[in-house]
Amino acid sequence: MPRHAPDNLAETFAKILCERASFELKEDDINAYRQHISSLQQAAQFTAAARAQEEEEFRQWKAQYPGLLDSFSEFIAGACGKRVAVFLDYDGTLTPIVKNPDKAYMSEQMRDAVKSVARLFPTAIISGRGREKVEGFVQLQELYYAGSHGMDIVGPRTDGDKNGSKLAFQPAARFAPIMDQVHDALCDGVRGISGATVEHNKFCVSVHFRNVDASQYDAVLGAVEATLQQHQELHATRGRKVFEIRPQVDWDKGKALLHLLTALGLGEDSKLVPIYIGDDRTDEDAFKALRSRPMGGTGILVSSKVKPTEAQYTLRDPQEVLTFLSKLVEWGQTDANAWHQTESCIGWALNTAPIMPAAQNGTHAEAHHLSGNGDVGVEPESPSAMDPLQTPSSRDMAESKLNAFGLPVPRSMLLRSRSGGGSQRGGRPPLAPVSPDMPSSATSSSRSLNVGQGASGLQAEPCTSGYETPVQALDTLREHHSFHEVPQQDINGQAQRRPVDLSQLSLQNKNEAQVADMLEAAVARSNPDAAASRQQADKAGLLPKGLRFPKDPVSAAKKVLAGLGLPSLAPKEEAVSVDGELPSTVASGGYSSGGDSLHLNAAGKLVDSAGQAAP
Ligand SMILES: O=P(O)(O)OC[C@H]1O[C@H](O[C@H]2O[C@H](CO)[C@@H](O)[C@H](O)[C@H]2O)[C@H](O)[C@@H](O)[C@@H]1O
Repeated sequence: MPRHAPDNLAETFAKILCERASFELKEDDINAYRQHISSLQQAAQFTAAARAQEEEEFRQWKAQYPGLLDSFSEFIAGACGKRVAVFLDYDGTLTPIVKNPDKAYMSEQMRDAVKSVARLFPTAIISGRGREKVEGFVQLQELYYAGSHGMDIVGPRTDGDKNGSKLAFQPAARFAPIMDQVHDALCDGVRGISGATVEHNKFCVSVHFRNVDASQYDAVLGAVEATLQQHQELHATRGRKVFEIRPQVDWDKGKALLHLLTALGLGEDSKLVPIYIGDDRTDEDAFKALRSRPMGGTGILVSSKVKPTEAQYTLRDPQEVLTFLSKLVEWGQTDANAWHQTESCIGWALNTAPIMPAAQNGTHAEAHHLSGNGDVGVEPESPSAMDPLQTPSSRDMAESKLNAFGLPVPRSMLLRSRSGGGSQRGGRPPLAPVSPDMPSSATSSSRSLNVGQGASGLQAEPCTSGYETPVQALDTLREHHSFHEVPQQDINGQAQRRPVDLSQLSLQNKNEAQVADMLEAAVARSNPDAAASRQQADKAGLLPKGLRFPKDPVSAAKKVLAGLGLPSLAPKEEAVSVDGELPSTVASGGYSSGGDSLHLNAAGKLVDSAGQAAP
C-alpha cells in the first residue's frame, strides 16, 4: 500500500468531484467514496502501526545488540591491553550482496583496510565459498583462509611456507569426489529453472535462488531434496537465498575458528580477544563458539534488520564494517594493542605450528593436512621446527635483509633496543608504539651488518614483519621506487649497495611477461653483476620473497603487479540492494540461529531442526 494513499485518494476524490461538478452527485456515489476513503485510511493506519511496531522491534533489538560504531569505546575498553584476533566472513560482510556470486568483488578500500588489520592482528577469513575463490577475491597473502565453511584451512603465504600449508587442515577431505558428483547432479537438477545456479565450493555446493522467480522456488527445493535423498552422508543449510549442501561432519565456522586459535597457540591465551564479523546464519556457529569460549570473544553481526543472533554487537552493512576496521587499525597502532608487547617484529607474531585438535566424534580422525605441494598427507610437521621465535636472531635477520636491500627498517624495529643477538621468547623488551606504515625517513644506516652468504641461520624464517610477504615488500617498493641489489660480497654497511631505479618503469597496461622483462632489464642496467649476485643472494636465502624475481620472472612479475594493484581484474558489478530477505516474522518461526541443518523428513521434504519446511 502506498504510504500516502489516503491523501492521494482524497485528491482523486476531489478531482472526480470537480469533474462531476456539472452533474448532480448521487447520494450513493458519495457514500461509496466515503467508504472507500475510510477503508483506505484504516489500511494506512494499520500500515503505520505495523511500521511503528517494526521500528520499535528494531530499536529493542539494537538495545540488545548495540551498533558497534556507537559502542566502539566500550568495545575498545574491553580490548585494551589485550591481543585482538580478527575473523571475517566474506559475502555480505566484506562485500555487499550482489546478484551474481561470481562478481562479489571486494573494494580496494576494504582490501586496504583488511591488509592493515592483518599487519596488526592475526587475521583470518572464514567463508562458505571455496577457499581458492575467496582468496581470488581478497588477494591478500598475509591472511589465514578457511573456505568451504571452515573445511579447508590454510595459513599465510610466507617465505618459508609458500602454500600456507603449515596450517593446512581439511576435516572433510574424503568428501571431495562426492561433492564433485553432487555438483553435477545439482546442475542437472536445476537445469531449466530460470535463474537457478550451482556453485562448487570444493567441500560444499551452493544452490542459488536469488534470481529465481518465487513461483519456481519449490522446483529448486525439489532438486536439492532429490539430491540429498541420494546422499545420506550430506545435509543442507540455508544462507541468503542459497542452499548449502555440506558433508555430515561435525565441523562448521565456529569449529574452524577455534581450530585456528588452537593451531596458532592462542587457544588458552587469557589475554586474547577474538572477534568474528559475519552476516549470515552459518556465521552464527562462529558467534556461538565465541560465546562458549571460557575466555570469551566478541561476535559482530552485520545486519540492518532484526535477526535472531548469538552475536553481541551489530554493524549495519559492509560500509560500517569498513569504518569499524579502520577504527580498529587506528587503535591497533597505539600502545593499548597488546600485540606490541609481544616478542614480534611488528604488531604480532605467532607460533604457527599446526596442532591437530583432539579427536571428537571421529571427525578429526579424518582430518588431513596438506603437504607443501598441496597433496594430502596425514602427519603434521613438528611444531618446534616451525616456530619462528625459536630461531636465534630472527628479527635481526629480517632487519639485515631490509638493510641488504636498502629498504627502510620499520620504525617499530628501530625504536626497540636490540637484544644482543638472541631473540628467544621473553628476551625482548616491550615494543614502543608501532606504526604499520613504513616512514620513508626511517632507513637504518647506522648499523654495520654482516649477513652475507656465509652467515649462519639464514634459512630460518624471520619473525613476522611488515616485509615478510611479497605484497608487503612490494608496497615498500611502491613507496620508495628503488631498492638495492645484493652485491657479491658480504654486506658491510652501505659501501657495496647499488641502486636499481624502478621509478621510471611504467607498469600500467603491461602484462606479466613484459613487466618481468622490464624488471630484468632495470636490474641489468643498474648492476652488470646482477645475475651472479642474485644467484649468490638466493643461495644464501637472502632475498625476501617477492624480490626474488629473477628465478621465475613471470610469477615475480605477477607479484609485482599484484603488489602495485595492477591491473584491476574485472569490472565491478554494482551492488544491488538485497530485497526479499527472509522477513523477520518468518525468520523467527523457521530460523534457528546458526547454520541450522536442514534434513529430509520421512516424506523426503527438507525441514529444519524444528521439523518446519525449509522457508
Ligand atoms: O560464508 P560466506 O562467505 O558469507 O558465503 C556464503 C555464501 O556466499 C555467497 O552467496 C551469497 O553472496 C552472493 C554474492 O553476493 C549472493 O549472490 C548470494 O545470494 C548469497 O547467498 C556464495 O556465492 C555462496 O556460495 C556462499 O555459500
